[in-house]
Amino acid sequence: MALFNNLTDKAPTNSNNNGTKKESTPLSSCSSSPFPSVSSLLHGSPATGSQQPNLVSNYNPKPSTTPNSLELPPPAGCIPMNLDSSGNKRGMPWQEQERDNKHPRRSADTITNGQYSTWSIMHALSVCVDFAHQVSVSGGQVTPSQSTSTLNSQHSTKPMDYAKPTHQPSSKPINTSYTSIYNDQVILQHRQNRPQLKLSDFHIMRTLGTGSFGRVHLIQSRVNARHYAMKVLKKSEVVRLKQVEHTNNEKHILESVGHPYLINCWGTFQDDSHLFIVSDFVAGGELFSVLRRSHRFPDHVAKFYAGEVLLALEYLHSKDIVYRDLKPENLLLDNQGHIKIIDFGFAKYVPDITWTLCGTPDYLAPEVIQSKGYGKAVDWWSLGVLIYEMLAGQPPFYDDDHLKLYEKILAGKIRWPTYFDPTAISLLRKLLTPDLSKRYGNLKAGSADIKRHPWFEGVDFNLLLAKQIKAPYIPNIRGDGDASHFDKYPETNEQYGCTGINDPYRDLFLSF
Ligand SMILES: Nc1ncnc2c1ncn2[C@@H]1O[C@H](COP(=O)(O)OP(=O)(O)OP(=O)(O)O)[C@@H](O)[C@H]1O
Repeated sequence: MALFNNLTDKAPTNSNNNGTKKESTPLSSCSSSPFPSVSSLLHGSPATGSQQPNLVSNYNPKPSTTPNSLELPPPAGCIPMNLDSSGNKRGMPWQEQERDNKHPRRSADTITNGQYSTWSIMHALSVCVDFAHQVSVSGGQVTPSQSTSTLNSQHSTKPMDYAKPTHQPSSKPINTSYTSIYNDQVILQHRQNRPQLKLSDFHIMRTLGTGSFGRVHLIQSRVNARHYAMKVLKKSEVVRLKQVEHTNNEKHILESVGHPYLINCWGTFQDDSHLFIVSDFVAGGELFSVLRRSHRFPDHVAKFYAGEVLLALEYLHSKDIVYRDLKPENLLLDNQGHIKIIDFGFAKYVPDITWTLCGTPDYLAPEVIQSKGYGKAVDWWSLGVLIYEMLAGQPPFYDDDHLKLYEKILAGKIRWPTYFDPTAISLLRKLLTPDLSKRYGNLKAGSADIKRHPWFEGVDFNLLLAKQIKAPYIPNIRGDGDASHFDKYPETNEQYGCTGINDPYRDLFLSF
């Protein structure tokens, strides 16, 4: 229970002025269940007073007093948001951009048994949603964009070289059979020959991040001196939070995938109290941090990241894996600025449909909220939310109150900023549709519909897959193990490595 006690470091930079974590409640301070009862969702929890229902995490709209919110320089490769495509000033410069505390880092959560179905709560609230109507109201003002930057845009001065029209729009048919353009067998075979890792192989260093279910450390190998990331999950918390199946899923899926834009897992092991997952250390930090600092991305920058995410989702879906937790917090940038998707805690092998209500509220597809059976299409909805958030700086649906947020998602009314490119709006309408028979990615042509949409015109997905397209922002990494792109977190003096004492949960995690 001391996972988050005995703090030895300063408060995390993502804390509010009370020093409390904004995005999630530390596990050690949770009461018996992290999930609200139906009545607390409806009426507010007597124990928490005026707090918002905390199905997953709360937005904290308080202004930042974060001491170092301005410390990091603007990402070298992104266009400062105060400049338009001609270099004219149009707003706050990077350096003056406060961290956006209206949209702090979000945590994911799950309700495994469906008993707190939000849809039933919606019914209890007499919120009736007419889906035929939704589609017709999901409009809004569409004004031709002032900023028409695309991959072929004029944003070609350094460091946006990747935006130069070096690649002609592909006239080749887009390959929908993922296995024919990418073969992961070499990686997977190589992985089978790896030696079993153990805790003593590593020197444990600072915390890189914390989540709902664990903590991630920077570690250094005593064998080859290289740095890695190690996710540590406390077994008793995993059990208490009913994440046993999800945690085993995470391990198995991480071990069964190999893709340029997915985190590479090196192995797992356990002691009496903890589970450990060792993966590559991805040094460039979270896309979330870059996005909040830049407020929003130009069209072509969003397109680059969206394209890489699309390729990763396409790969996962080709293996019948649904990811279920897409958000900028789970997208790290490698040394070259390319995406790595992390956190497979909710990824699941789903050849057909599944039912678990889980994910991150802003990114939940309507069919998840409704407790309908759902499938891979939820990831395409989330891609739509991600693209919107990258372009607008905020998700299409948000509310501090999660019930209201879910109402908004179900109502489907989206505001389209005037600076959105019309082709972006067109694609987003096709992703953010509750109608599964119309949602792009979920139709007969699969992800090819998204790839050949005009918003992606000019993107050669084969070059993108081969990492042949230069990233818009290349993080400044000062050597292996440089963790300066990550916020500081309070450290723990939790003891790792105890074995042979008492482990009531070993049978639950036999594969670790
Ligand atoms: N391989 C990695 N390299 C560098 N940092 C990492 C790595 N994996 C995770 N992190 C950092 O640790 C944080 C938490 O990791 P992760 O999302 O896997 O934990 P979690 O407990 O599942 O979180 P959540 O509550 O969002 O589900 C990440 O947001 C990221 O900042």
